[in-house]
Amino acid sequence: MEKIKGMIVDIVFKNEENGYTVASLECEDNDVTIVGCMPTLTLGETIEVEGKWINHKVYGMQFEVSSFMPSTPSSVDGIYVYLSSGMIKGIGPKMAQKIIDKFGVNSLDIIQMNPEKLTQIDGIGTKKADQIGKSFEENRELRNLIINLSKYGISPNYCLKIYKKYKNKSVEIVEKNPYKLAEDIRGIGFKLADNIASKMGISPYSKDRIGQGIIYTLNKSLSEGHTFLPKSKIIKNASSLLEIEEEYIKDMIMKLALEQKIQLEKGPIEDNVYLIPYYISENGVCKKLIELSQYKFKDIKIDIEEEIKKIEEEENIKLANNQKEAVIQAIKKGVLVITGGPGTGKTTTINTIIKIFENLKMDICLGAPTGRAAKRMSETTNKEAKTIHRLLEMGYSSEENELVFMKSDEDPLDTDVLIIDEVSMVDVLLMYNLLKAIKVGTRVILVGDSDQLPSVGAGNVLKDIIDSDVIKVVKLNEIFRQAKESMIVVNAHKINKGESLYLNAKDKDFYFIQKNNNEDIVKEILNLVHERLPVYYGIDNIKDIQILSPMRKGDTGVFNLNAQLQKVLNPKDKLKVEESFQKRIFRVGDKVMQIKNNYTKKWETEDGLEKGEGVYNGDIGYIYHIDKEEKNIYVLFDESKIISYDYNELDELEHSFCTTIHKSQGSEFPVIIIPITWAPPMLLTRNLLYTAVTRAKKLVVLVGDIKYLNYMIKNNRIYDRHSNLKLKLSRFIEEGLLIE
Ligand SMILES: Nc1ncnc2c1ncn2[C@@H]1O[C@H](COP(=O)(O)OP(=O)(O)OP(=O)(O)O)[C@@H](O)[C@H]1O
Repeated sequence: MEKIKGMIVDIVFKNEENGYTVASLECEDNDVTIVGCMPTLTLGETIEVEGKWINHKVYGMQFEVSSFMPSTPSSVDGIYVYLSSGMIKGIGPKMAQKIIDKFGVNSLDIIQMNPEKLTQIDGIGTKKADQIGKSFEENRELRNLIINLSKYGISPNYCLKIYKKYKNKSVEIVEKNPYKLAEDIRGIGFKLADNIASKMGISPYSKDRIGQGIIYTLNKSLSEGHTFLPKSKIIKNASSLLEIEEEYIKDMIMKLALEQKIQLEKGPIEDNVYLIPYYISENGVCKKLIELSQYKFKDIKIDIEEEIKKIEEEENIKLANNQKEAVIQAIKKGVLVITGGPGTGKTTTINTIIKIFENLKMDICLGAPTGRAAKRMSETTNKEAKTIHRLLEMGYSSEENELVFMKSDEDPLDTDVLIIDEVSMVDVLLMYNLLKAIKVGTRVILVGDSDQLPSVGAGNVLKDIIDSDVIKVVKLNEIFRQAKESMIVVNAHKINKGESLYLNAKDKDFYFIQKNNNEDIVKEILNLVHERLPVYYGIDNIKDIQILSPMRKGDTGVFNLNAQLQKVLNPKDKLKVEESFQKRIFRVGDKVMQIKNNYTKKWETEDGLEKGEGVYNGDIGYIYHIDKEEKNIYVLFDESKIISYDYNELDELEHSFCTTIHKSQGSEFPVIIIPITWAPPMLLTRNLLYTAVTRAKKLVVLVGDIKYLNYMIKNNRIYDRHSNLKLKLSRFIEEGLLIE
């Protein structure tokens, strides 16, 4: 092995995935081509490399690097190249020159040790100096991390994600338990984590590996909506994942249960295996619903019928019988579920209930699972509605930085009545946290449409409650005359009943355009969005039209449609700044969506007068400004809130000219366009179509092949979720434990 030292003067090639790099190293007497895995190389840095000379057939003599040790550049030239390379946030070529003019060879020491001194330079304030210092430090840590982890085959891209998650604890966490990566880092699945573990020398039969495989299998089943897995299923799944015999899995399940890492529960045929929080939540939801619903209220001294009549006169409506029934039960019962499809009068019923309780001088609190649903509830009730997270006063625990709710059994919500809308979106964990924070004696009214897609998270809460027959449910099933005018409402109900739809009626709001292949479907959608709909309806083609696709991949999937839609709706323009990131281009004016909840992300209005935090999964915004030097993308949400995303945070954003139907849950848009074509049968379902269609307020256009539309309407296969809430609730009846 030989060692050579020099400064990087050119990077000829770099593979971002595996870090393979070809670079030119300026040594004392001549320039040398070096090749090898050096993912962190930057122009201007001085490095010492160890390796051997090889004679390449085409490129001649090269130095093949087996290890390298970077040292920060020491000459003024080297420092300039390094600082101006764009590696450090806030420093571009001009600023690099200014820093060097001022601090010369000490520039990097100043940035590292005394960044506050940078304020002596024109154009650098305290905030910017601090940011440059931090960025330099992060850069250094990240480079060390990449060097440390590349030996396990972890690509620089993943190192960046790992660093973002664990910061300076990255190496420690990865080396202690590489399987954690599969849980925490997007894009790293169990297989990749397992590969890393094997490079670290962890045996296929090691206790850690088998345990992690089982936990991973359970975690994965949560994302499919299950709150548990039957034991035989988890044994089979984990054994095939780990490629080891089933006995090892069985033994480990027992061990994990004894260590209280998982919970076994006796089922009628076999044990069910839960992750602990889900076991606690499922039982907790059941117990608390029973307690709340069994509470005996003192008689309220009003004539309910009379009160309803008064409100009917004030509002000039006549409630249908089951709307009245809902109002009466809301007063009598501790828990009431009101369910019904679009246009069946849920909102009108909620408003009547609110009025009655207000007349009784009772406190009422309104909530919904997402920001958008809460906003809509505020608009339709004229009363403040909060997200469930805000109702529960969400915060972070100081040590673990984990989400915690301030409101709970020890400090419950202080209200007489709580009404929650869009309950179909509430998963078992959130429902448990919500119910925990409600004191017995509060009236709880849960409103939702059980035919919508179930919650993204685990459980089938609303449907299980309804099907259990334990909690009072009022189903609204009459479509009111006004709502019947809308083919969107009428067809939504037809979809639900599996009937053929009314299509293309003149001057109505529900159209189908037959196209026989994907290419034509895409062309038609682009044409509709770009030309026909804006001209005919006078609408804004980016803001008012939402394309919804059942899938992400394929010609008519979200990825391709977004790329095509960007070309027509927000094309390349000299006046619009843009930035490319691997396969994506972000451009000022693009419609984007936040794709995970980020409770701490700060926002402020343009004038800086209002500030706050939180941006949520499914929120749609528009790129407002891109700052290439600062490496930030600014997105405008809700027409006023501006949020800045560091380039490193862009995995939280996706283009959203087109989104998946799943992501559209709980939102409404004036115009919806849906491509209808072949997809795996599990995606072509009735409730997916129903959810998509009911997102539209003014117009639905379906583009595609009628045979797949009919297939979707008929495909009522609900992919069952393993959830025991219904069974657990029904047991209270079977065992005669309920008082009528
Ligand atoms: N009892 C009633 N008599 C006449 N019209 C009614 C009655 N109840 C509701 N409506 C009307 O029916 C339409 C739908 O009612 P509402 O908005 O309450 O239903 P919804 O179930 O909340 O609908 P969506 O889910 O689509 O928002 C409204 O125009 C409303 O004014």
